[in-house]
Amino acid sequence: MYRMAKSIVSKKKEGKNPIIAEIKVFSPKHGDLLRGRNEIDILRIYEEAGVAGISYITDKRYFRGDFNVFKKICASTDLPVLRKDFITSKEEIERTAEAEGSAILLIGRLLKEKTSEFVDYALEHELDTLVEVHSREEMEIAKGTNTTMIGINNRDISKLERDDGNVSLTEKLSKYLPKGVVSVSESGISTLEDLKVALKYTDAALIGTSFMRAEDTLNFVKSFVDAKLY
Ligand SMILES: O=C(O)c1ccccc1NCC(=O)[C@H](O)[C@H](O)COP(=O)(O)O
Repeated sequence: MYRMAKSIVSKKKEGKNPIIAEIKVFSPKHGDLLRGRNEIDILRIYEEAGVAGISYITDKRYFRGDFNVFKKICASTDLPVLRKDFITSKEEIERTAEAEGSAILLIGRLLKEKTSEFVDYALEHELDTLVEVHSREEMEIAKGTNTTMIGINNRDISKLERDDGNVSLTEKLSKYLPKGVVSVSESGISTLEDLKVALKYTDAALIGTSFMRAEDTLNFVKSFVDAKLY
């Protein structure tokens, strides 16, 4: 376990809800999410709200991310930062570690039989690995690796966010999660009711769009971190 997984575990011990908050600049469905703010402004709000970690998408094509912004975020915070992208080369793992990222997304559906090798390579670079699953088959791929974290993506990434995502997928797939791995429910979480379901079945929730679209971001995010769900 490295920094991201440890931060989730310690938030839980503190009695706070472990949230990975995404600095998301663009959504294929909703368009621009920054609305004139910059990424570091959002980072400071997330820090103040007490989140467990930060996520940033570096993919340019669909999500308008920028690797230099990722580097800047990593250099500007003590929180662990997850890099989300469609990683298919080991050089990208090296770049993520060099940028002082703390965790990297690895998609089993994309990497297939190479998933395990990529996980081990990232772990050698002291990165937590978030292996993402959206089906039972993908869960089996993830379980065949040494990953420190498994993410259940409530959306089907191949639909590029044209689907709304349903947290009921977390409930459905969580029964196949292995012991000893930090689990995350990702995407489509926009209400405290969604969060309640997500955290009933996994250790942490990864949230982007609803935080970025909130009118009062600080109080909205805080309400997720501090909510007494049970
Ligand atoms: O999840 C992926 O496979 C992925 C890979 C590369 C770029 C983006 C990807 N997914 C989108 C997201 O990461 C979501 O923005 C994130 O899970 C937050 O979801 P939401 O709260 O619904 O914005």
